[in-house]
Amino acid sequence: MALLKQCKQQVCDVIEQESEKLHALSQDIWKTPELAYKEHTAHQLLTSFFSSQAWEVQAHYHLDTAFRAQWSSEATDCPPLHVGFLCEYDAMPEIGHACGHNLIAEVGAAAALGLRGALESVQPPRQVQITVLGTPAEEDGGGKIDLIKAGAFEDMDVVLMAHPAQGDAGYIPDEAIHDVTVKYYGKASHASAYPWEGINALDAAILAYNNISVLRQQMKPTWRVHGIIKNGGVKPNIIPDYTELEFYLRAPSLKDLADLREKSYACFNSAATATGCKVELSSSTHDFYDVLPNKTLAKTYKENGKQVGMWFASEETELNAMAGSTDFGNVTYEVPGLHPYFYIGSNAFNHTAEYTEAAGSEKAQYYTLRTAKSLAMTALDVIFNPDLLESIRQDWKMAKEMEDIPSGIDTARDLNCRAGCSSFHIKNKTE
Ligand SMILES: NCCC[C@H](NC(=O)CCN)C(=O)O
Repeated sequence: MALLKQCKQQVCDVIEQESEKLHALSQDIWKTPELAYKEHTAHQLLTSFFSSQAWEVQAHYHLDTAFRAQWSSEATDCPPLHVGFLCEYDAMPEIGHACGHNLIAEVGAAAALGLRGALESVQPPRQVQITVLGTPAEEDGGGKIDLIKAGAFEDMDVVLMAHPAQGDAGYIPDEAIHDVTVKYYGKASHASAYPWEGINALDAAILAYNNISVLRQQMKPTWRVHGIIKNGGVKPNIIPDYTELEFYLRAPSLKDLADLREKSYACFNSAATATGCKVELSSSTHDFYDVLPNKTLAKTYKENGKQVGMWFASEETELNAMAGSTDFGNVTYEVPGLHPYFYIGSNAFNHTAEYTEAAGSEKAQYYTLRTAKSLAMTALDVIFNPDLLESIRQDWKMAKEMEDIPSGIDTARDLNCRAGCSSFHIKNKTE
């Protein structure tokens, strides 16, 4: 295992050598925040970066702003092992890179460079193919789901990425999500002279919002429903003939999400019945699945993370934390995957202007690069230890089987991880 140790050192050295270029890459992405499927500048920056590093790049890979960069070590008698690293790079409306996806892109790029550098310095035990996928539209749409449908993950053995947060964690149970747009159609009328001639679409919107609030008492603690009114009418003296809401429904499993969806749709539909409005429910984006856990991958990542100075809360704390949702969940149903969270040197919370600032700060660099080191070192463990890969595959099979157990029967996951989840925030020990 001296060779593995040497490779891990090489990962760290290569990432340090490339640190200035990597920092410039994430800075340039951060300075030009772009929304889902429109990340043209980030796409250009990343594809140029990989081309300049002598990777084989497919620039518009199934989607305009997706890409695939590939490198392979020399062939051996064994079948190759295929490792995927993912880069996200979409931003949020108005507040820029408030979820730090510029740093996700940097982690993916740094880990890929580090792993390649390490494998080039030795004769690896088997052929290794590294693929970096540029995956647009995580915040809205689900670019990874488009890429799954195009077969992008079909021959991968493991897929790795990491997401900025408030602390380091090997696995946090990201939830399945369904987004729904609710449109109410009423009838306009003079609000003072002939209100009885109108059908009030705003009343329907308010009832829908309140119906959901009433439902909340009967929701499981892990369920989340939150929404906004996108159109609430045009003038107080016109009975609103049209309103529009957008809601996100989230639950820790696909089964629960189906239950929540049925209950929520009843809330939206009954508001239409009560007011005499017509209602239209639609979903413009793919449902994101929950992120399947992989104990072996998470444990290996945490062991490597500790080597580069990370601190992790207990597994129980991690499992009881709450995060958001990600289209990486769908990836974990296709191939064993790891989606750890990482500290970026700030107490700010994701989706705030303060987090945008933190994601562009010099301070975030140290934490971002150590995350990349830990991901690449995890890939090395998989490459050098065939038993580890077998255990990763077993974990993956088991997690998928558990998902299929009908609701009503408590699965081990329900018993272990889901009760009383309350906090997104895993604190870093240094805070
Ligand atoms: N419509 C999808 C929303 C995804 C969004 N993702 C994040 O915040 C990234 C952290 N997992 C979310 O609201 O969860």
